[in-house]
Formats: sequence, C-alpha cells, structure tokens
Amino acid sequence: MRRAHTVETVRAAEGALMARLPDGALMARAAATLAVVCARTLPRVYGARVVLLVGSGDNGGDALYAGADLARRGARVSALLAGSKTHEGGLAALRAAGGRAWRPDEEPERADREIGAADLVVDGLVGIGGRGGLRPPHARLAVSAREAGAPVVAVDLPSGVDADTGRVEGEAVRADTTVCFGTGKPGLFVDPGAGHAGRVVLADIGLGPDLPEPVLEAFDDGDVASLLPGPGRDDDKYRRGVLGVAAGSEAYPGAAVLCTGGALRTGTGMVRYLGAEPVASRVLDRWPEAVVGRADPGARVAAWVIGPGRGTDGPAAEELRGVFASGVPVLADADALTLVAREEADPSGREAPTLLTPHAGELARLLGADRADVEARRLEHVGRAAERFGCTVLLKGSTTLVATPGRPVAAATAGTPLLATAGSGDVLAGIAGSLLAAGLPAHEAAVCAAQVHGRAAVEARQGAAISATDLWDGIPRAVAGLGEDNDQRRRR
Ligand SMILES: NC(=O)C1=CN([C@@H]2O[C@H](COP(=O)(O)OP(=O)(O)OC[C@H]3O[C@@H](n4cnc5c(N)ncnc54)[C@H](O)[C@@H]3O)[C@@H](O)[C@H]2O)[C@@H](O)CC1
Ligand SMILES: Nc1ncnc2c1ncn2[C@@H]1O[C@H](COP(=O)(O)OP(=O)(O)O)[C@@H](O)[C@H]1O
Ligand SMILES: [K+]
Repeated sequence: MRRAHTVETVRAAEGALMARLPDGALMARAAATLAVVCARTLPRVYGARVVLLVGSGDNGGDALYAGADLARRGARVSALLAGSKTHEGGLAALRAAGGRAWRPDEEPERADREIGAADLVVDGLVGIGGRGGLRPPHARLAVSAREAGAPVVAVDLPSGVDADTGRVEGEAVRADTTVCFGTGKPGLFVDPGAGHAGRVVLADIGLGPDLPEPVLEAFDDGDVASLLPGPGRDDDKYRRGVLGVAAGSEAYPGAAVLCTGGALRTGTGMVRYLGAEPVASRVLDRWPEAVVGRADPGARVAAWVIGPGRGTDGPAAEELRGVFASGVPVLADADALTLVAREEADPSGREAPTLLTPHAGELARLLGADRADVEARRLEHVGRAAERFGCTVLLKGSTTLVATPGRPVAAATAGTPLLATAGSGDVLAGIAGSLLAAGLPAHEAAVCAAQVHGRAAVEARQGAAISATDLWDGIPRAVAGLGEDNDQRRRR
C-alpha cells in the first residue's frame, strides 16, 4: 500500500531528519534516485539529450544534481533556469560535470526547440513548495514539455499539481514517471493530479521513522487481493453472506438486474432480491439463482444494498428508513442518496457498517456544495461527507476515494474511463454489497469493490469499450487476476 502525507507533515518530518544529517545529505539521496530513474528511462545515457526544467527552489536543486550525475555519464544536459534564483550548489555541480544552463525567458522559442529535440525532460520547476497555478515562464515550459515527444520525469510531483489536493489550476506538467521523495503526496493519487503523474516511483530517503499516520493510502491489486474473502472450506451459503438487494423499479428495472449480477459474480452466498413485479421476474429471468420476494426491510439478510433505480417517492423513503433501522450493514446508492440529501432518511445514527456511494453530483447535494468544487477538491469533500454522516463514503469518478472517520482516505488505483458507462455504478453497488455481506468492514469493502470494478472493466473485453453488463464476466476474471498477481509477488 502506498502512503501519502500532506506537505506540512512532510516538511516536519524532513526537518527532523535533516537535523540529524549533514547538510545536503537529503537532497543528495533524492537526486541519486532521481538520476537512476532518469537513466533507466533512456535507451542509453551516453550522448542522450536531457533537458532540465529548473525552478527557483530545492525541487530545481534535485533536478540539477541528478542532471550533473547524467552529464558525468556522458549525457548532453541543458538546464533551463526558469526561476528568479537558482539552487547554487546544484548549478555548480551541473556546470562542473559539463552541463549547460541558461535562462529560457530570454529566448522562449529556443527553449521550445530544445525541449522538442530532447530525449528526456526532467521537471524540476516546483515541488511541494508550489502555490497556485504555474506562473508564465514555468507554464510555457510545461506546455512545451507536454507537446514534445520525449518522456517526462517529474521531480517529487508534476509541477502545477497541488500536492495536498491534486488540484490543477491552469497549466501543469504531464509526466510519464514521477519520482517522489520520502512518501507519496495525496495529489499523486487524486485526480486531476493523478492523471498528470504517470507511474509513481517512491524514492526512500529515510523519512519513514519521522512520518506519522498518512492522510491517504493508495490500494493496489496486491493490497486488495489480501483483503478479499475467499470461500472457506466449511462455508455454506449463509456463512458466505446473504445480500438483500432493494434496487430497481418499474421505471428502472435494469438497476435491479445489474446490481444482482454484480453481487452474484463477486461470490455472495445468496442474493435476496426484494421488490415488486414485474421487476422481480426480470431479475429471476436473468439470475435464476436469486431468491425474490416482496420488499421488506425486516427480511433476514447479512447486508443491504438499497437505492439504485429504486425511486424517491414516499414508499421508497419509508423503505430506506426501515433498512437504516435494521442492525445490519447497509450500502446506500443513487436514489437512496437523494432521499438522504432531502433529509427524508438519515444514516448518521447507525451503529452497523454504513457505506454511501455518491458520484460528485450526489456528493454535492449531500453536502449542499457545488459539483465543480467537489470535483476539484475530491479529497476534502469525501472526508467532509464521512464526518457529516458518521460513516464510510465512497466517492465515484475518475479517482475513487473512500473516507471513514478517523482513518486515512483510501484511493483505488484501478480506475479506468471504460467505467464511464450507464449502469456501471449499479454493478459496483452489487460488488460492494456482496463484500459487506461477507463481513468486510465498510472501508475495506468499498476500496476492494472499486479496485475489482476497475479491473473488471479492463478484463471484460481486453481493454475495449464495455457496457455495464460486460462487467459481470469481468468480475471473476478480475478477482482471479488479483490473486495471481499476489501469488507472483509472494514468490518474487
Ligand atoms: N526539504 C527537504 O529536505 C528536501 C526537499 N526536496 C525537494 O525540495 C522540494 C521543495 O523545495 P522548496 O521548498 O524549495 O520548494 P519548491 O522547489 O517546490 O518551490 C518553491 C519555489 O517555487 C516558486 N513557486 C511556487 N509556486 C510557483 C508557481 N505556481 N509558479 C512558479 N513558481 C512557483 C517559489 O517562489 C519558490 O521559489 C521538494 O518538492 C523536493 O523536490 C528533496 O531534495 C528532498 C529533501
Ligand atoms: N472517467 C472515469 N474514470 C474512471 N472511472 C469512472 C469514470 N467515470 C465514471 N467512473 C466510474 O463509473 C461508475 C459510474 O457510476 P455512476 O455514476 O453511479 O453511474 P450509473 O448510475 O450510470 O451506474 C463509478 O464506479 C465511477 O467511479
Ligand atoms: K516537479
């Protein structure tokens, strides 16, 4: 699991570590790893044209020292000094190693040409000291780097991405690889920042012992594989968990079928579909293994999924209140969230695990916030919703985030835009509901479901476009694949 800390925490930890180390030792560690990653990115270092984008702070210093290392190995290194000042030690090291340095604001076209002809661009414009959108010389360099064909390695984080939130105001560097120092920064795992970071490589500079709990944990396949419950030898269908599904309505019968399929394919012991005709027959036609019955919040189930396509009328609100009053885990999605936003039902007093799964628009309504603000500052808003409702909240979208009061926010890393298709959220509800019924805590059920969902989207048609029903076949393959990756990792 990759961990991320806020800038404030990183600065405090760096300060504590630096006090125990000789001057410059930390930057030397950072630059050494950066140089190794840069060298690996090039087919060959000798003769390669490397352009360093250098800002006025220590982020530029890292780039200069790494550039010096590459220059000593025969690379032709040119540093574009964009800041009002430049890290002196780094600049001296680069020059001593035979690298060149000049100011791009005096000859912007020449800078564009040099970046365009580079074999590698190293982004050392700003790191954790960046504030707001990139200023003009920096912004222009970020655009040229994006338009150039060369791979871009970002130092600590892509310049222009807010380290704590992932927010991007104006231009930002788009990296192929980001080498981050000491710990991840939340902005590397939360969109839009995550979409600019490329592959994230963590360079250990010895910060570990000085770091407190992270604010964010990025879950990958291996983390999820170790959490997923498999069927035990002496399990029966009840022990694996019976999931009650209160989804779908005459107007939206598909939600019932999609959600039930998501749960069954994740390996739930039994789905008890609760709803009226003709929807119940539609569910049974597609999933004869489901047990159907009349809507009844008192039904004996291990967990509930409620809301997808269910409607927001009086009976739907009454049903939701009844389900919230039950003592079992509940996942509330879609129409159920609308009812919560309208204060017709309230999950906040529940003691059993509770999971709300809004997209940005639904979260905005739940908090009385603006949708664009939610999308720009996803981490902050998902955390606020978890506090407000005293439960776990999964925020859907290009990065799926899961917040639970008192815990680091979890980010699922398997997201793919293939999922942006109608009904895929209904399948997610089924996957997560199945994991709740199997006994996973809401936080783990949510992040595991998001990871399986993302992976299923890719597995379903080998990366080609899917519709929501394709996810059904993708789920078992995704789960099997997660396990295989974990086995391979263990053998390595
Ligand atoms: N503190 C430490 O112990 C270590 C820090 N390291 C590096 O140091 C970085 C932090 O260095 P700094 O604190 O000097 O800060 P940065 O180098 O990230 O940025 C600060 C500089 O950028 C300018 N700036 C800020 N926002 C800007 C914007 N939007 N447009 C243009 N210019 C902008 C500021 O005026 C300031 O001069 C880390 O990200 C990491 O790369 C590493 O060397 C590891 C050790
Ligand atoms: N651009 C994207 N990248 C990755 N995942 C996405 C993207 N857009 C949507 N998703 C995912 O697709 C699903 C859509 O769910 P939802 O918004 O409830 O749609 P629906 O109601 O049509 O099922 C969510 O799991 C969400 O995280
Ligand atoms: K950077």
